[in-house]
Amino acid sequence: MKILVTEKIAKCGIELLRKDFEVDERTDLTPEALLECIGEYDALIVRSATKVTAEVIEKGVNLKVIGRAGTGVDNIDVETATRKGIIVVNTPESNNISTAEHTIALMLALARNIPQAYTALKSGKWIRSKFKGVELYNKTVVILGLGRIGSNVATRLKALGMNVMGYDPYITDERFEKLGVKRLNSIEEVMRVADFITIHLPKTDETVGMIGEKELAMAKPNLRIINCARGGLVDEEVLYNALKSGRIAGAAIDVFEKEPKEVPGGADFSHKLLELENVIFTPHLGASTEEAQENVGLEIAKQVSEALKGNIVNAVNLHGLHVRNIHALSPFLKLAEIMGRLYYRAEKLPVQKVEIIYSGDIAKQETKIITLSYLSGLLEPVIEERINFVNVEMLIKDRGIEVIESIRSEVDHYTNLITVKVTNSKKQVTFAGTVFGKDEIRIVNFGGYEVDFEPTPYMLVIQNYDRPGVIGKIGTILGNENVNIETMRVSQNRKEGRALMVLNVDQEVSPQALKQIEMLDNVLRVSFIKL
Ligand SMILES: NC(=O)C1=CN([C@@H]2O[C@H](COP(=O)(O)OP(=O)(O)OC[C@H]3O[C@@H](n4cnc5c(N)ncnc54)[C@H](O)[C@@H]3O)[C@@H](O)[C@H]2O)C=CC1
Ligand SMILES: O=C(O)C(=O)COP(=O)(O)O
Repeated sequence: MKILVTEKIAKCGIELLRKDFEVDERTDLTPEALLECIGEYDALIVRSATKVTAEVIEKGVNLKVIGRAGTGVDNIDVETATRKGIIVVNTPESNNISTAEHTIALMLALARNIPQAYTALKSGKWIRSKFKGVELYNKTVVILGLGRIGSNVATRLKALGMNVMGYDPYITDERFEKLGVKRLNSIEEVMRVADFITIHLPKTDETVGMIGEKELAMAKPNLRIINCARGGLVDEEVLYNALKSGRIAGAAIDVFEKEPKEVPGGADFSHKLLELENVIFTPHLGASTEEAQENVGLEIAKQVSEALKGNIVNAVNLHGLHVRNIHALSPFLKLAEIMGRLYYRAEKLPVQKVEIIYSGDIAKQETKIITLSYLSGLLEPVIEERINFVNVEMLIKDRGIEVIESIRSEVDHYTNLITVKVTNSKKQVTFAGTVFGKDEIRIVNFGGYEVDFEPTPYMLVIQNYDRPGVIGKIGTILGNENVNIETMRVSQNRKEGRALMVLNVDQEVSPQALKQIEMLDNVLRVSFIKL
């Protein structure tokens, strides 16, 4: 398998990938060149400068994984990747300390005019009066977004004696208390109290332009803003005007709305904000430390490698899947997938609702992934595109299928049992399965009949009136076709006088033979199941 790396990542990461894969490092690719070559690759690794657009993903016909060597995935069209079943992985734990430290560095540099003073001195001018700064001590700083980086910034700013407050509606009061940060409940409140604001939000529809004209109009004149998160979270035009007119005191900016990709000798860059004396800048250096890049490079290599090998990783688009012991679950994943495939092999009507009930030991495990496995199996016979844990929920939703998952701790005969009730426009069809011992998979209910069979690659499921002679005639038809019956189980429904036969056979059964069986007296339905 082939991996394309379009931005510089640590050597240790590249070396790890090369153990199992072919790796092309092509940091010079233009967007057009990327579109031309992406079709050859199974995985793509980027940092923040490569735009992984819907077009790149469409052309990436072999892509299975997109690795973001870093945190923010706003340069990747995650929705399109998800629809295509492409796993998106990132390394959010690996560069947060570096970014928090860069934030502190920028905040101190801004407060003390260090870059401006340095530039003056470098040009031969000894100026002190112009560069009088302010202390951080006792000032109120508001952290927007108390996630990984925001909370690391909080502990560091407390050590500097600042009055630390935070705005993050998605974080619990307990977390605020633990960090010793005072909770603010609205952006208006933030603007009224802050001497400093430091931004650590993801770039989403909700956060873009979070600080705009209305907000800056409420700010104290001594406000200084630090943005080490993403360009555009503070409206750049509004910020420019507020800084130029002296409405606020200063800004330190590591990130811009439009950033170029570095080229040898440096990429050309110009921006209105660069004209102002009360703004300091770095070219997106938050994660650029030796340590962070080692961590990020190695971590992304591990994640991409695992994902390419088909193992579950903590991906951006594997929503809520945090599977601790995937190996213990693997027989259940297989069972669920097979149970999923049974429905459309036995029934024709489209599914409207799926109810999955986990009972016994399995109910104590992380069942969400088992449900996804079931749903992948369910859609597999009716969808041509790739289905996997990444896109199955989206595909199920597109088809309007309702999914209900429930858990029961009590069990009757089995230590663990997965029961699925599938509803279509006419009826509800039940299937159930279990795992004996370590990995012996059994289907124990098929369409309401209590059975006990091991799913094998070729199976014949026949529903008939429970009369003598039927089994013999079926045996003869299969014998004439040279089909060997490996095992046969019969389950009777005495009340209705019907029976269900499951035959594990050694090969495919021809449509003609299936027709002959169907035509036999007392045979109600025949399904050939190929797993
Ligand atoms: N400058 C650089 O080189 C780097 C920048 N970053 C950027 O830093 C930012 C933060 O990264 P992390 O701390 O890892 O993210 P995170 O996901 O751990 O934290 C983000 C926090 O923002 C909060 N949040 C989300 N929407 C919000 C809203 N509308 N209002 C208030 N709070 C909201 C979330 O609840 C969360 O606690 C990201 O934009 C990331 O891309 C990350 C690494 C390096
Ligand atoms: O990890 C992030 O979100 C960053 O912004 C770091 O970007 P970079 O990998 O240095 O281009």
